[in-house]
Amino acid sequence: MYNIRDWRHAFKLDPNKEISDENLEKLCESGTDAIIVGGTDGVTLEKVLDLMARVRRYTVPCVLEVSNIESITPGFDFYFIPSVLNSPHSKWIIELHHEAVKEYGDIMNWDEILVQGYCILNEECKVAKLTKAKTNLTGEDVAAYARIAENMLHLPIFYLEYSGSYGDVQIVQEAKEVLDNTVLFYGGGIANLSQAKEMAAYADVIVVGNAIYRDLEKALETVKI
Ligand SMILES: CC(C)=CCC/C(C)=C/CC/C(C)=C/CC/C(C)=C/CC/C(C)=C/CC/C(C)=C/CC/C(C)=C/COP(=O)(O)OP(=O)(O)O
Ligand SMILES: O=P(O)(O)OC[C@@H](O)CO
Ligand SMILES: [Mg+2]
Repeated sequence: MYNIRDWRHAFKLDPNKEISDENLEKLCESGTDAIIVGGTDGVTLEKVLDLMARVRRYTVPCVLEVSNIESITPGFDFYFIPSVLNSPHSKWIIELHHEAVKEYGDIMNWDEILVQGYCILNEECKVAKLTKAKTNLTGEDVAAYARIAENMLHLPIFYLEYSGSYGDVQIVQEAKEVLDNTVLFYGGGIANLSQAKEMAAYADVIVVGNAIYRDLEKALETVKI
């Protein structure tokens, strides 16, 4: 499954959180379409390398969602690059990216790099605070960001991020309705199969993060969407 258009489900592992070998095996062998390695804070090269090496024991595609330049390393199948469309600060939209491409441009394999247009909607989450994202958005606002992602920026991924809280299904539906080519990712607060199914009715790919660390067995059930 090396084409994101074929994906329906991904687990997001936070390098800043502990996971046992036994639990990691369950996740990697669960039937999920990908393991995404990413988090907002405490993401170091050492922790990313450790998690990558452990996930690499399995055949599941392994993606680094880049959150800082210092922790980028070769060895992943894909690199997801967030650009926070609803941040008022160019740093999180384009500037860090410019810095990184200046450093790595000569060795970058663009076929492995997929830019994600992020729209962050939970004002309490760490990434909203970090990027000062404007989270007070209507469905119409979100659909406009989705249209920009697809038709103006031609991004492969539009990511509705409710990290830490379960989102508004109506908003996910409104975003999906305006997208034809860009793949819609939804992440946030999915803790069980029924929530996974509800979001997967509109999102192309659902991402399950925190539930892994709270109730692994319930998190594993979400692959059955
Ligand atoms: C050497 C080598 C192999 C090079 C490969 C080439 C390569 C991949 C080059 C990279 C090029 C590039 C353009 C990099 C971008 C650099 C960069 C730092 C961009 C900024 C990204 C960004 C906007 C970060 C902000 C934070 C963010 C959006 C993180 C995404 C993950 C996320 C939202 C996690 C959720 O947070 P979490 O910690 O789980 O929150 P909770 O604790 O509340 O759950
Ligand atoms: O951790 P949760 O709330 O599941 O969110 C998943 C992912 O969207 C976080 O970036
Ligand atoms: Mg998390």
